[in-house]
Amino acid sequence: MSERAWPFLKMHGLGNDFVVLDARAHAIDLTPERVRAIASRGTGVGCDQLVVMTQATDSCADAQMLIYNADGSEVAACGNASRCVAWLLMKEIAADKVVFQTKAGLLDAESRGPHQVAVDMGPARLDWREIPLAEAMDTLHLGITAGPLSDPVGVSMGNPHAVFFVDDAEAVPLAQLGRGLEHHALFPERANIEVAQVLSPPDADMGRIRMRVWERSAGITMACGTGACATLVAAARRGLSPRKAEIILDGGSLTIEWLKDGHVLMTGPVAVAFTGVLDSSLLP
Ligand SMILES: N[C@@H](CCC[C@H](N)C(=O)O)C(=O)O
Repeated sequence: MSERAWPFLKMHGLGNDFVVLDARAHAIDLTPERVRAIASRGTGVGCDQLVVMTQATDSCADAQMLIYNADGSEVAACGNASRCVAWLLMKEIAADKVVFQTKAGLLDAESRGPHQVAVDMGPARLDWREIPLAEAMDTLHLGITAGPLSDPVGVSMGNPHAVFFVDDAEAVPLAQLGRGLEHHALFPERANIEVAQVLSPPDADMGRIRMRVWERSAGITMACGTGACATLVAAARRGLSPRKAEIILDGGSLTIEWLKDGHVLMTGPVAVAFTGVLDSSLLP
């Protein structure tokens, strides 16, 4: 017997989709099994990540966002969900700026149009311990190879990323290579894997980069906001791109800028797909 009906919002950022639950007024009892059941595209609502809004524990924040991958694991950062939650909060308090709390830190966000949001995703972290890697290494050149992929750049955006530069992103068999790279022994917390093809000259005013992603615990998704941030940072570090670029994902484009203070600004769209109420078998 259900004790409480849980309304949800189905949202997405460039096709990277989320079930969003608001647990600010009532605590939610989530287990990895329940997350998996809700995220299941066969028997649940279906999503790449489950996002839960809770009361912030930091008085500077309007709310807190908890993020769970479809396999039930909790993660600290999600760029596309950050825009969605920021948009919800801005609408709710009729403001064009909000601050919200994540496990990766406090994030500032502001409206850039009716369904466009910019989020300061915080600093890109570049030390091997912060990715984290299993051993000391220059994060500009990780010594790993898989099929046609080699020599990625390691970046943490609050979650771990390995960015491989390639001549043709479409030609990479990401579905075959993604899982092995995600679980590579160099990544004790596993990693999100990006393949990136730089389309613009390095001296362009603004770069253009085609990027595909294999997300940790979710597989290939239509877009990954933190992956887009990591890709721009990796490309700029390698001298392949200016510090601002359009990152073209399967689901559309994000504008990413690596600011002089080390923070990464992500701007892109937000969409509400539908609303519903969780079946009591999914969240008893
Ligand atoms: N879709 C995300 C990232 C979600 C978390 C990621 N799969 C991880 O495990 O780190 C985004 O838009 O950033």
